[in-house]
Amino acid sequence: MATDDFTENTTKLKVCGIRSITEINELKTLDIDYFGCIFAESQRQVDSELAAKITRIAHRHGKRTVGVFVNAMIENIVKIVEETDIDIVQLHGDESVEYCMELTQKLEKLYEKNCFRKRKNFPAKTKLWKVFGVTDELPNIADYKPYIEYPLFDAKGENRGGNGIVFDWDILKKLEKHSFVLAGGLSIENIQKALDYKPAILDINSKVEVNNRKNKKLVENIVNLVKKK
Ligand SMILES: O=C(O)c1ccccc1NCC(=O)[C@H](O)[C@H](O)COP(=O)(O)O
Repeated sequence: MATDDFTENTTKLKVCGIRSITEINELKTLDIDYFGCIFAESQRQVDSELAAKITRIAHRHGKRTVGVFVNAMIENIVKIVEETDIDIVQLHGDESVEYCMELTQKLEKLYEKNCFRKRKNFPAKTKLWKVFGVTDELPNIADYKPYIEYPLFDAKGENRGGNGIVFDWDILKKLEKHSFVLAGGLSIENIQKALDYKPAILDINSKVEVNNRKNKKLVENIVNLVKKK
């Protein structure tokens, strides 16, 4: 799956784990490119009804949404994509290459069925991001490449995601510029350094929360650094 025309030679920003209409309404006008909705088991989990509402608001403001899944049944993912209109499926579990191939085929069929519902300004095809939990070594991702838009490197921790910890970013030096998503413990303290590794997208989450909700000021500080405002 090729990277689409939305991708430029700059780093974009994703805010993951949006779990309320209040949060999306607070953040929708900031220069954020992607909002993540977590369907996997998590304190940030949302159902498809809420994710559909979040996605409608995000789309109205020219942003995309990313659905986060962990080892979900392929049929469930396809159903949720159809119900919510999310733009990207983030696979945050142990999904195999064969799983990604099957999911790609099923999403292609869904696209053929629904292609009349073109999203304004966005390519209608759903993309896949595959997450690799890492510490100090890059996995071999070659076989995944035909099926994914981006690999997402997140710090391996106690939980599947949202651990708030970083990995050894020097392993990213071997990668092509703007060819991956970087996640894991990103905060105002380390976001400038993260930018030096030239990720396509920086994915922020727990470090911009106060009382278990996204904090507009903390997010805005990061937006200003990433988008050089
Ligand atoms: O954040 C969660 O609660 C979560 C739970 C289960 C699977 C994935 C999850 N998060 C996915 C993300 O993309 C996070 O942004 C990523 O793990 C980084 O989180 P953090 O270390 O808190 O910045």
